[in-house]
Amino acid sequence: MLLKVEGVHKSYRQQDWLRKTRHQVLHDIGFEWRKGECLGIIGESGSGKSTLGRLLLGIEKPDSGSITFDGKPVSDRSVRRGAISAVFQDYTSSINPFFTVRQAILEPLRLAGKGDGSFDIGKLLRQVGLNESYLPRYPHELSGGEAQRVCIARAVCSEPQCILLDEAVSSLDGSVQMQVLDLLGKLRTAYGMGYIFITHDIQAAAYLCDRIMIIRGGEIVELVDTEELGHVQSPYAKELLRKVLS
Ligand SMILES: Nc1ncnc2c1ncn2[C@@H]1O[C@H](COP(=O)(O)OP(=O)(O)OP(=O)(O)O)[C@@H](O)[C@H]1O
Repeated sequence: MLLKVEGVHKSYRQQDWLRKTRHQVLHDIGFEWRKGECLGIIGESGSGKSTLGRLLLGIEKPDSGSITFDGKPVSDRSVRRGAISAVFQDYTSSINPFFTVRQAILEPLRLAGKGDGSFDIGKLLRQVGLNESYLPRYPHELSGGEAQRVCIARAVCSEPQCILLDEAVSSLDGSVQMQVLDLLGKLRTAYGMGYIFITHDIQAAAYLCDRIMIIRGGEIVELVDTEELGHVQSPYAKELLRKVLS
């Protein structure tokens, strides 16, 4: 499977004193995500990472350009179903507060046509470092790290080809962040899926990803294999790395 992004532009309307103008957020974005790979998308706050994520998920449409899975547009819900799922930073609002962990996981399973009870939810919970005792709990009875693991379990259970993680580990504290990164690495091996890992944290991206894309002001400034990160060409990417490594 291939996710292909070609010539994507995205702008939003903005009210500027008396005039209505458009704020160009993404400019001529083009890249490919290959089946099974983990692609990191990094950039500073406001660079357009989450906007790109929403376009990849088909939640929003580009002004121009195309985003396709195996040649079919992601804006078509049936193309996305079972192919791509997402985990966001704000895990507290990602889970319905009135749903137990069991209900939260059953919901995407039903949508994927696997809600007949044959799916082993206990095994999935153990794979994300939880266990059956969490099934009757509500979100407010979970720590941040536990809630994010439930979100990851929800994303994994429909066995998508690709999981898009938008700042999914950023708000977790240091050691929990590492545990979740390790967990994502293990799940990738267990389920053979790939990730698109959106973050401002270049170290977390380098830890998990095969390739790294750096975006700035809505433009791709680098797209390199992680091993090549030390040899980036653009002055901006060099400066970004210098700041992180110093
Ligand atoms: N729905 C929207 N309407 C208007 N402007 C928007 C909208 N969504 C995003 N923007 C603008 O687009 C730009 C990029 O935002 P985006 O959230 O994609 O950046 P980001 O790189 O994900 O930043 P952060 O790391 O802070 O989340 C910002 O200037 C933002 O204000």
